[in-house]
Amino acid sequence: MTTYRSGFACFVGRPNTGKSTLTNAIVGSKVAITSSKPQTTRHAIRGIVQRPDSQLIIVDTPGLHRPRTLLGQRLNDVVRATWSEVDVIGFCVPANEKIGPGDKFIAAELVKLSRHTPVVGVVTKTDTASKNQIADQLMALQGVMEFADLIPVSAVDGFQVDAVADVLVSRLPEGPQLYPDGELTDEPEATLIAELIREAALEGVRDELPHSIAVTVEEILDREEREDMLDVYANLFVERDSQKGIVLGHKGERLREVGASARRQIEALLGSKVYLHLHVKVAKDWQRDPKQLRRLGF
Ligand SMILES: Nc1nc2c(ncn2[C@@H]2O[C@H](COP(=O)(O)OP(=O)(O)OP(=O)(O)O)[C@@H](O)[C@H]2O)c(=O)[nH]1
Repeated sequence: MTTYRSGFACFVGRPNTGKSTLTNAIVGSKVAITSSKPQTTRHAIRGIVQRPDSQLIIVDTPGLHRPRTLLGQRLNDVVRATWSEVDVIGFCVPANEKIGPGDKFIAAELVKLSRHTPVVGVVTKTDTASKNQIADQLMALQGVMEFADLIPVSAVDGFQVDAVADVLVSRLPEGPQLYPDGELTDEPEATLIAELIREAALEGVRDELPHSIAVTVEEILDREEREDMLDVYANLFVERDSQKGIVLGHKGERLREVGASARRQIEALLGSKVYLHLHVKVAKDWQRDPKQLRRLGF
């Protein structure tokens, strides 16, 4: 009889090392938010990999970084809290970038944890490097700390995606299924919806407002006269009046496009027609104000 294993895993690494993309590839459904710019994953969103002999729950964390604002400090606290709660950690380093001080900064934290929690070295984005470069990167990574396992993967061309899941599962404790069948994420719907709107709003203006947008979902209501329609009320917060103009666009055209794009994704998520009521508000310097941060869910 095979033993059933269940538990939690997370991927850590510098921003932009492919953690969210790998999580999505393993889970096979879009639950975490990916972006070409760093530090967009603000919530520990879990994807669940359900297999006959195991249940692997992946917690996606933001990248650890040197904090400059209160939000930065909070993000690092979230990262550390997550690390100490999981059963196995995947440390992601891309195949096409030299291992640098940022990676070593993270490795120093992981060494402390590795006495209790197995750490797997993951060389990501192998599609961007030659076989030799990948081999060199695996060697270099091995020099940084001692790993429970070491594995190369590409989330883009699918190379070894299942193998990464196998390795993580092999490090989980024996235990029963923790979540019921068919459940992909235990994040409240409102959080996922807020992330989808935020992602749509950042599309095309990431360089101008990378960290200045926050989204709250105020209400999700069934429409009385129509069973197949939900009304979603959301607020999009920017830090300054000047940013409001960027988000709105000429005569509000940009905001309408953002709303349409987010609505399509929310409809796919909820399996229902959605009317999205999206309002732009200015919350002055919300990243630096503890009260505002709490209100915005940080
Ligand atoms: N070529 C290639 N690109 C990848 C791969 N995985 C991720 N990327 C790209 O790398 C960038 C960063 O990927 P993310 O998954 O957002 O990285 P992350 O580590 O979660 O980033 P943060 O949320 O900022 O910590 C995106 O532009 C991805 O498309 C891969 O396997 N191959």
